[in-house]
Amino acid sequence: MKTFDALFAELTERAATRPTDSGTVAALDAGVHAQGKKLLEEAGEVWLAAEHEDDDSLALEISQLLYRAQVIMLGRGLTLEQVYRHL
Ligand SMILES: N=c1c2ncn([C@@H]3O[C@H](COP(=O)(O)OP(=O)(O)OP(=O)(O)O)[C@@H](O)[C@H]3O)c2ncn1[C@@H]1O[C@H](COP(=O)(O)O)[C@@H](O)[C@H]1O
Repeated sequence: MKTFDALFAELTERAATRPTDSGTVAALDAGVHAQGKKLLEEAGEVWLAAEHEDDDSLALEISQLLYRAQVIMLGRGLTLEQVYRHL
């Protein structure tokens, strides 16, 4: 099962090697404004799923929110350690 750290390593590799079929590369190239809109969209979907949907649907939306947060981190060049030290 993929963890938050493993996904971050995978996305870091995508950003470095820039495969043409990578949605992450496209999201990074789209810039912080587009990345932020996606993050907010996913946050809203998490809220709605928490109110109205089943556990698996909620888990899916949360996974997408975590992915979008990682895209923002990568776009800014943040490391996991910079975030984790605030936990
Ligand atoms: N975990 C994710 C992930 N979560 C969400 N998403 C993206 O977010 C989309 C879902 O968001 P929405 O609900 O907004 O759906 P949508 O509006 O139809 O999507 P888009 O039009 O924005 O593509 C998915 O279609 C993906 O594009 C993700 N894209 C990639 N990953 C993982 O990231 C890794 C690298 O992916 P690539 O960069 O694409 O190779 C792989 O392991 C993937 O599993």
